[in-house]
Amino acid sequence: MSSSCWITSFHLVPSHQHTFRNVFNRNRKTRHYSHTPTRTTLMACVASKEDASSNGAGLFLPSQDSPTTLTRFVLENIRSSKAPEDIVDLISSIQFACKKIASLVSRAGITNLTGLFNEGKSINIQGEEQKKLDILSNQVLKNALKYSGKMGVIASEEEDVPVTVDESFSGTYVAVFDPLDGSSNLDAAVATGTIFGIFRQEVSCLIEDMADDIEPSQLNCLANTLQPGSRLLAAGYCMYSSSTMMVLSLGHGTHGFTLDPEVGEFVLTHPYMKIPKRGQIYSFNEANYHQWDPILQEYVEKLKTGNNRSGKCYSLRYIGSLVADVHRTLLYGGVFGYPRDKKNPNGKLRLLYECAPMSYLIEQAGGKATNGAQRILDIIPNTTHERQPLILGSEEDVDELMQVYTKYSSQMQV
Ligand SMILES: O=P(O)(O)OC[C@H]1O[C@](O)(COP(=O)(O)O)[C@@H](O)[C@@H]1O
Repeated sequence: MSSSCWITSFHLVPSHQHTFRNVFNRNRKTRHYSHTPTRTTLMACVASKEDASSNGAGLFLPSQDSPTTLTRFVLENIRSSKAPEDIVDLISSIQFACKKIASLVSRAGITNLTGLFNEGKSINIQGEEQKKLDILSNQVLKNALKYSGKMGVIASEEEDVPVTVDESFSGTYVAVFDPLDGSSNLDAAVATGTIFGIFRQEVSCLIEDMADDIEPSQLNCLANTLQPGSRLLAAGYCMYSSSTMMVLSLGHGTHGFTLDPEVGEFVLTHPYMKIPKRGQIYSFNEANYHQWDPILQEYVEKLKTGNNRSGKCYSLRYIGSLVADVHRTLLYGGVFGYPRDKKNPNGKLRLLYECAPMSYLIEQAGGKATNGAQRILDIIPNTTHERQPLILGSEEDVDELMQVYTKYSSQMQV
């Protein structure tokens, strides 16, 4: 094969012929192939390059050989002092737990891990029947965080009250999490996820003026978990779906990592995710339509009819798993919401470990998140399992809804 089949730069992964085609087209000026290159052509190319380079070391495939793993990403952030040193241990323990939960979820049907825990007799503080995997994923995350040696307090959807990590392992960070969000969809193999947030422990161990019936340590835990989302050091979710994805922010943008099952590592695939300024998808549980404020009904009607600022008719997408609905909104734009309604006057989603971490990620990606009156990240929780209405998504979509709400509330005051 003559030297003319040189190509300046490319990713050469046999199954990614289309990648070759893109690179090939881009470099058309360097070569004038007229048909889709076959694997043989590619390997012939490689062979000739190797001979030419006569170093015998073979072609260096940059993207394959030095992928940016999640750990490397976190270490680089620490090196460039964009994150505190301890964050690497915290994120390492969380990524280990998520890999474990991903495997438990993907094999749930085979390992009899579908269905309710304790025949449905186990109810969490929110009155929800706990699934077997709610309990298991909660334990997996708690253990992983405990052994990071950095954790002081843990608050979970599946724990009635925040818990301290025992002395020998305790540190100065607070983790809040929903170990398996959307678990009501699990048995139908619909996407689920883990949501987490990391705060620094703010108050010292004992509080002087203790309330009579609360243990000092409990009061301390409580105080440390009731922090506004604006104080998050890191937040993220791991989605268990057709691929397992971790989306994370350490306060410098939102980044997506895909779990490569071949090497068992989260690899950076979506650096600096930016939510589109405006989308064309709305995502609400419309079964609650008749329970909504008339203002929201009017807004959604306008999205459907195209009688909105974009003049476009929106599509409806609703999976009923917060992680999956937010992930799609982050990538495609538009607006997702679980608003207040007559049934749920404070909405359904929990501020501390659902609304706040998701709002942090959306804002870091250029979007907005509100409860209809206030920026979610400014709200100071009163209780660990407090619920808040949540509307998040593309800046222009959330702005348009906020203007409708403001107009409405000013009319109500007249
Ligand atoms: O079925 P509904 O009322 O639309 O609620 C769906 C919402 O409830 C949730 O399933 C609640 O989460 P949990 O499964 O963690 O309790 C969210 O994932 C989802 O956004």
